[in-house]
Amino acid sequence: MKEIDEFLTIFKYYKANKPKPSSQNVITVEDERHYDKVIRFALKQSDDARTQRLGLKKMEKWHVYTFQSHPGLYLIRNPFTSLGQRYWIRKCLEDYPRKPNRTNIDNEINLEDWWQACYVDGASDQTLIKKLRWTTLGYHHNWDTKVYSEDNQSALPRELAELTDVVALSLGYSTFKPQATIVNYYHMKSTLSAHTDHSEVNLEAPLFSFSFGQSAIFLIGGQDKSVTPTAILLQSGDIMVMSKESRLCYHAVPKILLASSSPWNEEVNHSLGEISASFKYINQPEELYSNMIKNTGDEWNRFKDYVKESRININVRQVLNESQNSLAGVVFNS
Ligand SMILES: O=C(O)CCC(=O)C(=O)O
Ligand SMILES: [Fe+2]
Repeated sequence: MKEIDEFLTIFKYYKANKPKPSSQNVITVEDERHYDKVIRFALKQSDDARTQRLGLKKMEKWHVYTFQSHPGLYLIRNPFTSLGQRYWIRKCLEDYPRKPNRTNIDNEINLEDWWQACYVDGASDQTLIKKLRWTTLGYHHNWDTKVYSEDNQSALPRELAELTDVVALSLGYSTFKPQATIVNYYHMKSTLSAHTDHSEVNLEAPLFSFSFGQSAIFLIGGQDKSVTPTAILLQSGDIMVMSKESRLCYHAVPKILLASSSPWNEEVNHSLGEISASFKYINQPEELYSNMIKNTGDEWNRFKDYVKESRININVRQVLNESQNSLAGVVFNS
């Protein structure tokens, strides 16, 4: 007997505009109506000297949640400062889509620098701006074969590796190694259909997913599509971590919603944090701070315009097993 695709039923429900779907069953972690579905989680450490330099608040201010229906799934509810959000949004637009990283646009046009090409003589090319749907960094995700390969990779940005390391350690994942990243760019009508992320050799390592800009309804179900998925609201600054039993669950984004607030546009107050912090990946931590504080006034305007009607998701994965240094000789299951 063919199993019923419960996932698709719920996906279509939230994707539809008419009738407008109810938000009653969409879990908003801080909403007390959902207190029976959500559990507060105590972090494994009190702070990390690197937090403020990376645009994060001190860990004592973080709110971390787990989900009754999904062991291994964590949501860190916006631990970023306003300037921190701006820093990461800008990285995703100005730096990460640059060559040698890959983007969906490469199949159509050969662009060294997408963001620069979007603004010629001060005018914006809205068609080109809207064209970018993904960028891959580190080991490049191959969208057709779903197989990573040793000769298909670019460097993983050091600041992104550092950020993920801080988050991983806060949850007790001390051996996590960031090796592949997909940045997804969504506009108000974009969706991402049901899938599992199973291309990595190491499926035990958690997956870290950062959201910025407009909000999303995120669906997470079970290891097959017969399981009715749970709907969770992801807002700007939220970090979702898929680990253990949740790592291989079907998930999707059926809907982008206008954010109820714009934390990236809030009052700017950001302190440098501990000067003595030692970094694992970054060689020049001073640059982090100068790049963080420059995102005000005119410098910030183009990025601010972009996120007014877009959502950016960065997801970071470990590809290799603990004992591996490369993919040489690795046979994939497909
Ligand atoms: O946009 C999201 O929140 C999810 C993205 C995702 O699942 C993926 O890139 O594999
Ligand atoms: Fe995914």
